[in-house]
Amino acid sequence: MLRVAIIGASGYTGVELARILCNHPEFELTAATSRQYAGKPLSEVFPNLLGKTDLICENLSIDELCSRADLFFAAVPHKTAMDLVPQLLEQGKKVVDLSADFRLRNVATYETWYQEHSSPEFITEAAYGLPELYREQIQKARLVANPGCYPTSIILGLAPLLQNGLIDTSSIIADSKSGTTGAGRAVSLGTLFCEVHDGFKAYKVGGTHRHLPEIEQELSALSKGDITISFTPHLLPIARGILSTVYADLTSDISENDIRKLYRTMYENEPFVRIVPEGTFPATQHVRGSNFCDIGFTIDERTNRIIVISAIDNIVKGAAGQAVHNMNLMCGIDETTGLQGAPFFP
Ligand SMILES: NC(=O)C1=CN([C@@H]2O[C@H](COP(=O)(O)OP(=O)(O)OC[C@H]3O[C@@H](n4cnc5c(N)ncnc54)[C@H](OP(=O)(O)O)[C@@H]3O)[C@@H](O)[C@H]2O)C=CC1
Ligand SMILES: CC(=O)N[C@@H](CCC(=O)OP(=O)(O)O)C(=O)O
Repeated sequence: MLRVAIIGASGYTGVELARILCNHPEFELTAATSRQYAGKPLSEVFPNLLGKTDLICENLSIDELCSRADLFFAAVPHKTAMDLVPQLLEQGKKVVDLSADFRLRNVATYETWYQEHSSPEFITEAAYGLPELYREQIQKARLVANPGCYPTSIILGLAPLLQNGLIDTSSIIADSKSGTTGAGRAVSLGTLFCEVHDGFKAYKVGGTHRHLPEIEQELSALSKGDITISFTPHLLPIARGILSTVYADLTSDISENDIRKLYRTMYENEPFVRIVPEGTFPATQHVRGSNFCDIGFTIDERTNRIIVISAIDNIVKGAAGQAVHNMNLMCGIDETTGLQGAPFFP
């Protein structure tokens, strides 16, 4: 059994990692850290785990933890992970970092959008953890930078169009909506029930969201040219789920059927991408609790624009599920292990 630890187990991605790992036949969860709940059973912090784990939350002590785990999930906020991850790598451990700290290949770009990087020397070796695009790099990596939730939904939705040069890359508009777990479990005014319930709002409007450079980095790599997009995130009064609606001008008169064939070809061997049937469109309630990214699209003949819709569960395919997928790949086991469950509906 491979021994794994979660750093930041008291957050939303941490508890989702614990839930998946409790049912994983190849990994044993041996440690879970939380400063605020140190000394408390994890199943007391999260009663959904009652009877599934005996682990007690503990304070973070890297040296001590390294004697009890071979692999680490860093599920802590960005700007925090960059100080922890190098210490784990230096002790010969493998790491999947769920934060944004090692996702941007250009250090200056990271420092523009986040802050000064304390361990930029590790950025170049990090594999971007989107298995559909970087499977081989992930298999060889000791550090995987797990993608952001919005980027996962947008990049997978656009990849076949960009790889085949079918859209005007200056025309992309991504309009995304996220459930509130996307903001994490720490108490904040903006995610209080009365601030979110029974309403719907945009935030970080006008090209100011920190996921923009990450999305543009990956879209540019796919199209082999610099891409700038418009991206507006919205906050939905639901717990889990992201729905992205992406618009782009078509540059050829290719038929919808032929585009569908390209999507099917690109994703036919991908266990976690589902192209929904013609005439139907993805919904957050159809991927909830699963590692699927559902994708649907249509051509708006009036404007010659393609409209792509993708849906994920932000804490599974957008975070913990994708992290376990990456860990499976890094460890050379069947990549779907522990992640085969169907979405829960309703
Ligand atoms: N929520 C989501 O949908 C997604 C989140 N992510 C990323 O995953 C990471 C975790 O997110 P999420 O679970 O939502 O965040 P939460 O705020 O819910 O949890 C953060 C966790 O980190 C711990 N933590 C915070 N600061 C420190 C610190 N200085 N040292 C050690 N532990 C610390 C907290 O525990 P305690 O305070 O008890 O120590 C808690 O367990 C973030 O980087 C986030 O950006 C990525 C994709 C999607
Ligand atoms: C609803 C909400 O607040 N979402 C978060 C994104 C969460 C996420 O995936 O981002 P990182 O992994 O890059 O932290 C936000 O807009 O900042």
